[in-house]
Amino acid sequence: MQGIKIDLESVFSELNDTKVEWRKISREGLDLDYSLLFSKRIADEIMNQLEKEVEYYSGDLTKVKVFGKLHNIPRQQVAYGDNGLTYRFSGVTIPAKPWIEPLKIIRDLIFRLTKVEYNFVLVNRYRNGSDHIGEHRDGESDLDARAPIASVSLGQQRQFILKHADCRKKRSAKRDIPKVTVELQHGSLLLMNPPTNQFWYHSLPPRKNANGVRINLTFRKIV
Ligand SMILES: O=C(O)CCC(=O)C(=O)O
Ligand SMILES: [Fe+2]
Repeated sequence: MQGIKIDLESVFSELNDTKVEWRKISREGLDLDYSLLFSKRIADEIMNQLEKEVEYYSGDLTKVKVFGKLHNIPRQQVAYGDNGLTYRFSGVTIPAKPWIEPLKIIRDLIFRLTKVEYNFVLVNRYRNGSDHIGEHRDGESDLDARAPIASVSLGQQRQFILKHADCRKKRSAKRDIPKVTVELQHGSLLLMNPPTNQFWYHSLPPRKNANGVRINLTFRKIV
């Protein structure tokens, strides 16, 4: 079948700002905005196009360093961004590839909603329900602390779990702050606003019964 090209104008016209409905999720030190931004039709088109055009890292860039040892990451990953940008993640430095059209389109659309000029996007691809990302905060030192991280989800719906730094581990919990679970739907946008990343850890745990492919894009502003 001939691939469907995403037409920027048609995406924008379906998304005149007044129609975007946000759900605010707030807790102590946590501030999220969630929206089911794309219709199924548009989300399917974006997903198809990303599946064709995104080229994931191979070799050493598929590994992370944990306590000095390299491990395979349990998902596929690649970064795109402005010329020369790199991003440090779990002991490896990730060079950004030059922007490709579908990622530029989404970047520009999110700019219209947030007025943030994102210069970098990390693409994570979860091949099945076993692929996951462990509890972490996003590397504050390289990131503009005032800009939200904008997370676009496509494909298999998965649970995104946030835990406050004071009660990550049950045994050593200093306080009793319930975790927050967000269902990340196909075509959704989640804004993680400051100071969320300072106080809350997030993860996407394995889900054996959610076995389809999922692509996540986290747009970031690197300084
Ligand atoms: O896949 C997701 O929804 C989250 C990815 C993430 O947390 C990250 O790349 O830092
Ligand atoms: Fe993250």
